[in-house]
Amino acid sequence: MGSVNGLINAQGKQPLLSFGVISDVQYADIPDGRSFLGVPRYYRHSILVLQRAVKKWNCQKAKFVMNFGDIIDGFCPKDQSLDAVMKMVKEFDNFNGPVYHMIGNHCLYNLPREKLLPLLRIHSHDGHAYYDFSPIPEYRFVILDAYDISAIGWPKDHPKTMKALKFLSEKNPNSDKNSPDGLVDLDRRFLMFNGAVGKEQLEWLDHVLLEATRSNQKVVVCCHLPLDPGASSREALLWNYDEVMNVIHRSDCVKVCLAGHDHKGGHSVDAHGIHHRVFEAALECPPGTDAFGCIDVFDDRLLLSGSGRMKSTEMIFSR
Ligand SMILES: Nc1ccn([C@@H]2O[C@H](COP(=O)(O)OP(=O)(O)OC[C@H](O)CO)[C@@H](O)[C@H]2O)c(=O)n1
Repeated sequence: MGSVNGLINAQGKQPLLSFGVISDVQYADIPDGRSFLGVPRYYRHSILVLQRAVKKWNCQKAKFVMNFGDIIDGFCPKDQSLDAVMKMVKEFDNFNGPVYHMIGNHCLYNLPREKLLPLLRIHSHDGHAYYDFSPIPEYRFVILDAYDISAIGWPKDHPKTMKALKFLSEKNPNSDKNSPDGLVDLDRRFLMFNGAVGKEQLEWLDHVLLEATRSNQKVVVCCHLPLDPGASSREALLWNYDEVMNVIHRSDCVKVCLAGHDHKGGHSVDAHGIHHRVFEAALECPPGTDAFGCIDVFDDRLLLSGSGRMKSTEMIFSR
C-alpha cells in the first residue's frame, strides 16, 4: 500500500490521473498586511508558494492544474494590475501542461472581465467565465462563474450589476454592503464580495450534468465561492448556493465540489453524499510555508495530498 503525506492511497492502485490545485494566491508587490478581520497576509511571498507548487506538480507529473481564483490581490496598485496578472499567469505557465483558471472577487477589483478573461485564457461567451472539460472519458470538470450576477466586474450600468445591487439592497441593510453586521446565520453571505450563478448558467449546468450522466461520467464541480455551509464560513458562500446544489442533487453524477475564497479551508460531506473541499489560501502562508495540493483521481474517490497548510483529504464516493 502506498502512503502520500500521511494518507494511505486507494489500495496502492494507480490513479486515473492527478491534477494540481492552489487557491487565493492574491499576489501583490506590497508589504505584508492583514485581512479585514486581522489575519496576516503575505502578498509578496505568495508568488514563492506558487513557484514551489509548480515545481512539485511538474515532478508529480500532474496532468493539469486548477487555479481557484484571486490570482492577485485587491490592494495591488491599479497601474500594476495588468502586469501583475501577466506575471502570475507566466508563473503558472511554467507548469508542463494546461492550467485552468477561475475568477474571484480580487481579480475583479483589479480588472474588468473583458481584460481579465483573455489574460486567464477563459474562452467563454459574452464575458462569462463558466466552462467544462473532460480530461479522460470517465470524468468531467465543471467550472462555475461565481460572479455571474455581481456588483463587481461588469460595467456599472450592466443589467447584471443592477440586478446584483438590487438584490444586495433587499438582503443587506448595511450601508457598507461588505459588512455582515446584523445579518443572521446563512444570511451573512449576502455581501458585495460574493455573487450568484445566473439563470442561463444554471440551465447550462443542468444540461452539462444531464450529458455527463448519459455518458456515465463522474463530475467534479469547481467554483471560487463555496457551495456548502458545512465546509465554509457563512460569509463566504455563493449567494444562491442552494439553487446550484438543487440542480447538482437532481443527478447522481457530481461526486465532489471544490472551492476557494474562505481562506482557512474546510471539508464536509452533504446530505446527498457529495464531498465539499474548500482550499486553504496560498496568501496566508508565512514565509517558507506552503498551501497547495495534488489530487489523485480514482474511480471511487479523490485523494488530495496537501503540502504545508493544505490538509490532505480522502474523498470516498458514497454513491
Ligand atoms: N466591510 C467589511 C469587509 C469585510 N468584512 C468581513 O471580513 C471578512 C473577509 O473580508 P476580506 O478579507 O476583505 O475578503 P477576501 O475576499 O480577501 O477573503 C474572503 C474571506 O476569506 C471570506 O471568508 C469576511 O468575513 C467579511 O464579512 C466585514 O465584516 N466588513
